[in-house]
Amino acid sequence: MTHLAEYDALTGLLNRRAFLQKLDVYFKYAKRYDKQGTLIFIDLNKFKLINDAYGHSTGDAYLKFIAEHLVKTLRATDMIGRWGGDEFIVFIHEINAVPAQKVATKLVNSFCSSEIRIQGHTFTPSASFGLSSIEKHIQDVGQLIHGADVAMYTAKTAGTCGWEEAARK
Ligand SMILES: Nc1nc2c(ncn2[C@@H]2O[C@H](COP(=O)(O)OP(=O)(O)OP(=O)(O)O)[C@@H](O)[C@H]2O)c(=O)[nH]1
Repeated sequence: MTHLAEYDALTGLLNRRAFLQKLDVYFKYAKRYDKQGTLIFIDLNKFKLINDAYGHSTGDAYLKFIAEHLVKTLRATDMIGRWGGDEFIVFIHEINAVPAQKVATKLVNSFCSSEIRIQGHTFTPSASFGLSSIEKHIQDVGQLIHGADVAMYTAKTAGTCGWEEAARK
């Protein structure tokens, strides 16, 4: 029962609700004990075209592949969730904005340079990444998520597979 309540049925990642609960606990801990952490918001680029061209089952398989890729590429200590639809969310403990950029670059490189085959079709995955780190001026989880979301949209307007980070103070 707990498993079903916490995990996304398609990808096996944490669902949005469970991710938010865990993030909220860690955020409070980080604020109290002056710890670091970075949130990464990920939105696939032009995913709708995959569904439209190859069908929902290929779209589902693609989403599963992305989830597995995130799990393989990141560390077991990182928190990975499906935000909904073609959006994913990652939280990395104990890093600030500068090393987080390296993680984002690693994700971008591993996503965008590979050709994958799903159900007989070849794809080059593409996604937009938005980063937001716990800093003094970030007072709650909502602000952290908002920063990552805005940064992700900035990345998306570039129209390529890439990352942007929230404004730092
Ligand atoms: N196969 C499948 N498709 C889904 C699922 N959840 C959402 N979608 C589809 O994901 C698509 C998301 O479309 P958009 O939000 O326009 O995203 P996009 O095509 O990546 O567009 P950009 O983000 O602007 O590049 C929609 O067609 C949804 O129907 C799912 O669980 N499985």
